[in-house]
Amino acid sequence: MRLDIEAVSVTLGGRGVLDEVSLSVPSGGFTALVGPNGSGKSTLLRAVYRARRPDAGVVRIDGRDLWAMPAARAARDVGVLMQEQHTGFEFTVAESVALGRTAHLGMFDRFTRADQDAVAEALDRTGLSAFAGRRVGELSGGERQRVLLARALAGRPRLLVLDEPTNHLDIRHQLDILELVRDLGVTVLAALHGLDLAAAYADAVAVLRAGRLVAHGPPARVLTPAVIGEVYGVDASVHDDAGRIRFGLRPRCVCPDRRCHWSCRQRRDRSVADAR
Ligand SMILES: Nc1ncnc2c1ncn2[C@@H]1O[C@H](COP(=O)(O)OP(=O)(O)OP(=O)(O)O)[C@@H](O)[C@H]1O
Repeated sequence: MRLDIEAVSVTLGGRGVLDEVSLSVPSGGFTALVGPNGSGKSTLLRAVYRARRPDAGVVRIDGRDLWAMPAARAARDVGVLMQEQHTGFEFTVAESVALGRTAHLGMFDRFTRADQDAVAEALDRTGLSAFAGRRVGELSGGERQRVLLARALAGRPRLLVLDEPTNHLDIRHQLDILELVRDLGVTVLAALHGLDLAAAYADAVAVLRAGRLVAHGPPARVLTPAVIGEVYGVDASVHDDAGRIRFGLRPRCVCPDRRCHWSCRQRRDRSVADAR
């Protein structure tokens, strides 16, 4: 399923948060959305999973205006893992994941064999089959994050929208989740903070800064020292480690007149040099 975001603008609390952002993800593509805190990543994702209608612009899936179609129709096609989403502490894992089938059920429909199969498959893919009968409230933060992903997968979406899917996960599970998502073959738009994860798993990276798209393209072309330095205010170096992109990052000194703040790395480096 192809996603086209066309000149989307959003104003929140009287302030422009997204400014004419245009971005396409081809069918089966995996685009990572990166950018500093507050740059508008979650707001853009909300426009795609129909939580916040854009003030201007259009979001299309396979050419159709997402906000013009019935909500249930959109929910069947678009799976979502949001930040700080409720898992339903009192539910069992299987019950919580089964909520991902809601968009497929009519008001009086019963849960069918096909629904059960979709839930079982989602539990299996996320390594949660053995947890099916446990209460969500008893799980760790990382396990709950996997429940949310399983719920999104249970709907068998054609487009997956993920807001920080690796939150709370240890490094092993971060890799597992992104590998799983990449191998699903569905279209993915995921906000990620880890540039190394974005470079390793996405086939395109979109960089937001203060609500504007400032770079978009293959990771190696977009995640350059110049772009990272400019967008995050850090000194960045980029290394090719046997085909994997690795980043060296350190805060850039932006203190006025070299009167550095106590936490500034350059100040510490200078005092070490002075002491020699
Ligand atoms: N309901 C709201 N009212 C006013 N401002 C809002 C509202 N929601 C978000 N914002 C502001 O919009 C900006 C973008 O927020 P958003 O959550 O999209 O950023 P983000 O890039 O996802 O950030 P983070 O990396 O910290 O999750 C922020 O400055 C935020 O304070």
